[in-house]
Amino acid sequence: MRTLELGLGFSAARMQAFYVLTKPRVNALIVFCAVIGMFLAVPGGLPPAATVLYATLGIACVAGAAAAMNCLVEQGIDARMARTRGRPLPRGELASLEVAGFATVLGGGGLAVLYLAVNPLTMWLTLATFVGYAVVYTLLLKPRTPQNIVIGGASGAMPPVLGWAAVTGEVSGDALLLFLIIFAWTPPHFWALALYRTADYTRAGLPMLPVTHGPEFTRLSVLLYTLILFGVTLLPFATRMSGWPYLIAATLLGARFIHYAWRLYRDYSDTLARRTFRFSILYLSLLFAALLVDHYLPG
Ligand code: HEM
Ligand SMILES: CC(C)=CCC/C(C)=C/CC/C(C)=C/COP(=O)(O)OP(=O)(O)O
Repeated sequence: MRTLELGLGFSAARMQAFYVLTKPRVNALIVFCAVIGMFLAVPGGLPPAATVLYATLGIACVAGAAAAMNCLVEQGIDARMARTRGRPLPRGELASLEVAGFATVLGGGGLAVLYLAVNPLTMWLTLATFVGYAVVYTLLLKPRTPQNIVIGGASGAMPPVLGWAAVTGEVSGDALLLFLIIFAWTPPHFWALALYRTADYTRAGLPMLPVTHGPEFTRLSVLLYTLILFGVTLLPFATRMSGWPYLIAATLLGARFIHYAWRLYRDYSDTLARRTFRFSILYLSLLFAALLVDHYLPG
């Protein structure tokens, strides 16, 4: 295919490479959870459209910048793993300096939108989330401890809190419940993948749980965190933040996730681990969709 040269070194292929750096599929779900936080923050009504628009744009830009920074810092590691060696930096499609510039402009722009068009609290919380992922998780925890994703998961769990803060200007107990759900979800989400990608992580020298503690302990950990997750997902109903429709959805989805985790524990295969990982994404998407639907159902 002929690339469209636009001058200044921009081409369709390079634009595509910058887009890939922002990990668009992961961030689509992150932004989805933030948007749901915005809607849940308003009892029985709709949040202002301009706030939703600007907050979504700002959070998406900062999340994209965080992903690009992660790709920049980890280009050496990414080159050693089969799953990530096709990324733009290891392939030499982009230079480090360009990526640093891209992340700075994207992240700075996102923060400016949040500060000017949403509110300062949301900007500061989003900045803290960026630092949590790009610095604390990527630089400090990931190369050091198998608890990296448990602690680092705190920044991945922030989006609904950011959405809530954008609309209300504060962080409430309900927003913290949404945080807890993603926080408890992250370990089974990631360790399911790490189980069938252990060779990658060993080669890259990263101390992920299956590398340091073996597959059996990791499978047990997936099962235990999935049970904790199930308990946590009951809290919105217990606190009357959500009603019966949510409870039914959370129970059905939770039962399915526990079933996956149980089978993974008892009768492991890479195929099952891959399916469990894929299900974890569907699970979180549907659970948050259920929170939203429940919020607007009459009664
Ligand atoms: C520290 C926390 C997390 C870790 C370590 C983690 C790890 C991963 C990894 C390694 C992948 C595979 C990516 C790839 O192959 O390109 C992945 C995929 C994914 N993650 Fe996570 N994740 C975390 C948090 C989250 C959060 C908070 C969300 C959303 C709320 C999320 C949503 C997704 C989605 C949607 C995918 C699938 C991407 C695709 O289909 O290409 N993750 N995650
Ligand atoms: C709103 C905002 C600033 C959000 C930032 C937080 C954020 C982007 C969390 C996503 C978590 C994520 C992409 C983990 C991938 O793990 P990894 O980096 O270990 O995966 P990899 O091996 O694929 O690079």
